[in-house]
Amino acid sequence: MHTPLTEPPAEAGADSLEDQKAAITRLGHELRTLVETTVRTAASPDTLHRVADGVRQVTAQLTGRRRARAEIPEVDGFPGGPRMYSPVVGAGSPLAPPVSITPTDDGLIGHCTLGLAHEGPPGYGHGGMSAMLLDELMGQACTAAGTPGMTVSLQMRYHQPIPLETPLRILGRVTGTDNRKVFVTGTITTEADPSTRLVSADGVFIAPDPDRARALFPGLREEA
Ligand SMILES: CCCCCCCC/C=C\CCCCCCCC(=O)SCCNC(=O)CCNC(=O)[C@H](O)C(C)(C)COP(=O)(O)OP(=O)(O)OC[C@H]1O[C@@H](n2cnc3c(N)ncnc32)[C@H](O)[C@@H]1OP(=O)(O)O
Repeated sequence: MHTPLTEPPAEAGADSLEDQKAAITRLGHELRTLVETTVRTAASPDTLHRVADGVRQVTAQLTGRRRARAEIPEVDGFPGGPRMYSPVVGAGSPLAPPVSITPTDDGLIGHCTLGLAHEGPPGYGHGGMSAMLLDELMGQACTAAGTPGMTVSLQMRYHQPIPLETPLRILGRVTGTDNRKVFVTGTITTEADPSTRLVSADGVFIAPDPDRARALFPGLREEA
């Protein structure tokens, strides 16, 4: 896009932030394809060694400044917005399915499909992945309800295994609050059969008090 020289810097910044997010998303997609292909391939040791050399060369191209541990990158919407590098929803994360989330009448709904990279028992999702999916949806449901909090308890119930390569639906809903405590439930079903719970969870989330939040997240922007 052609940007006139007279355009205010803030808008130019917004443009480049969108460019940055688009590039991060594209690389994330390619990396997820690499990860899934890697865990499925039956390639020979020679091929695997050659690919490992190639990946090492690719990694070496990601030079420049590295972010510090607690730094919140400009592309990151923490605490209320999209998290580019979240291992659950991050479009830029090679670890994320990634889950796409939209609001419902009384909570949030997430959609994703797990691949062989997320396998626990052969053909089914890892139980820790289910916990991760629910923790995220339930945590984001707290934020969406206006009471952002951190998980202090997550009670998981595994009713049936989660099939891989099958569109899934994840629900998160706040059921009550008590001072800084937020009570939340969540379920995972398939898209095809949303009335059969495969996994369900009850959680307690706690909003850290403001001093604690500043100490935990020193990179938190003033307006958050
Ligand atoms: C303005 C910015 C705010 C930002 C905060 C929002 C962050 C949202 C993040 C991201 C977006 C959403 C996406 C993320 C989704 C994934 C969420 C995660 O994975 S979070 C990582 C895993 N969780 C931890 O690492 C927590 C570790 N725990 C702690 O750091 C502390 O426990 C903390 C700060 C959460 C609370 O500490 P205290 O000292 O403020 O709270 P005390 O005083 O101990 O407890 C308050 C009340 O809660 C009860 N409580 C404590 N633990 C409980 C438990 N396990 N079950 C039930 N109640 C419990 C206590 O009995 C107390 O109750 P009584 O007020 O006395 O009635």
